[in-house]
Amino acid sequence: MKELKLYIGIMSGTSLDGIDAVLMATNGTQVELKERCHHAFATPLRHRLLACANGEPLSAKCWGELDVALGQAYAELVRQLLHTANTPASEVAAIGCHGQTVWHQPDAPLPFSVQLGDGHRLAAHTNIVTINDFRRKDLALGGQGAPLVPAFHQQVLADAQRVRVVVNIGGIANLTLLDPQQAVLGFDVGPGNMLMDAWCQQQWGSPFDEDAAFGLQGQVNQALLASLLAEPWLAQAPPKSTGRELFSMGWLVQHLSAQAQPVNAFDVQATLAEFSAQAIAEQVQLLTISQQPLSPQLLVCGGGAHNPLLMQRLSALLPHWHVNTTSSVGVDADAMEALAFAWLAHQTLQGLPGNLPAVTGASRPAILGAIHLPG
Ligand SMILES: Nc1ncnc2c1ncn2[C@@H]1O[C@H](COP(=O)(O)OP(=O)(O)OP(=O)(O)O)[C@@H](O)[C@H]1O
Ligand SMILES: CC(=O)N[C@H]1[C@@H]2OC[C@@H](O2)[C@@H](O)[C@@H]1O[C@H](C)C(=O)O
Repeated sequence: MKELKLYIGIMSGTSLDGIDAVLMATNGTQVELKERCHHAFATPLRHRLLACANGEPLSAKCWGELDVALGQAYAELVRQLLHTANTPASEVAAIGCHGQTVWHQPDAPLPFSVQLGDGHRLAAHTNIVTINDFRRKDLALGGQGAPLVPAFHQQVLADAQRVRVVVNIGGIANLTLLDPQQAVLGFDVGPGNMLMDAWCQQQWGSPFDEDAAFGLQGQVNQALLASLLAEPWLAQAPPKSTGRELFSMGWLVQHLSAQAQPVNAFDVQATLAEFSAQAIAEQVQLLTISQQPLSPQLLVCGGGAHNPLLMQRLSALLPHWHVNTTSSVGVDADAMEALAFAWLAHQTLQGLPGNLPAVTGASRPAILGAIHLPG
């Protein structure tokens, strides 16, 4: 058995809610979560990131400042994590930092994906080898650069006796098919919480619909739901990935404006939850899966696992699947993505690939990321 080493994973995702960090031990095969912490973005930083991710014009000055502000916030959270875990930085082999996606256009004539958060600063301020910029090698090889977590899902959740689908419901939802009889599949499904969050913020000034308090007061509007589900991107075949560039508030407003009758705000909230649940369920039903001794499981992770309306609707829409969270099978649903980037850092330091070409569409497996040495 290879020795386990400590790694830190940092994730700040498309919800723009804040930063998740984990301390974990791994040898590539075994993964043990040691500590985790979360830092909510301060409102001004969140607003600047939202403006950037919504495509508002941004000066190079502002861009550079955001990069540094994020690098500082990541370094501060690493200090807090190590303090809580009572672990010196010298014991940590590396940090895997996703960074903050501010623009992702994998299908454009000049495809790119930008994650901000100064890796040099993170390495220098923590004194730990830091790996970031995980997506651009895959893009350079013709891939989407996303999703990257399916390889990690395979590592920690594949089961020889049953089919499992892991669904991460963050800002965007993505799924991974783990079927003992076939290669891993994975792709982005569409909005997870992103539109629900945006609507909730606009209507009630809350960053998200906590415990579906607003959505549960509304009724699904079938005409609006049909209009949302008709988005052509949803029916596109993988490899595919998406983000705020498509599923923006502007996109939602277009659909609302096209309705014959105005839709009440609570009903919009309920319809957006139903939209996310149906878009996921539809893709799960389209998967070709093998017969296994144990029945298939749908394992949810990401913040959407805390939304009771989403979880109820997924169970109802997928009656032949056992719907639960990844925490129920031993992988903390709130830590999954940060764990994945800690594991990806380990892959990179070992000279092992991090991407799955069958998922991202890249021409080959590749060692991902840019390595920043602290010295
Ligand atoms: N109690 C709750 N009730 C409803 N929704 C919740 C609850 N807790 C978290 N969420 C949702 O989860 C979101 C955060 O999810 P998560 O941290 O997985 O996103 P992310 O990492 O930014 O996304 P991505 O996977 O797209 O990168 C919040 O914005 C909110 O919409
Ligand atoms: C470009 C980008 O940041 N994409 C995120 C986003 O959030 C969920 C989904 O869209 C996924 O494709 C990806 O994140 C995870 C960590 C991934 O790469 O697997």
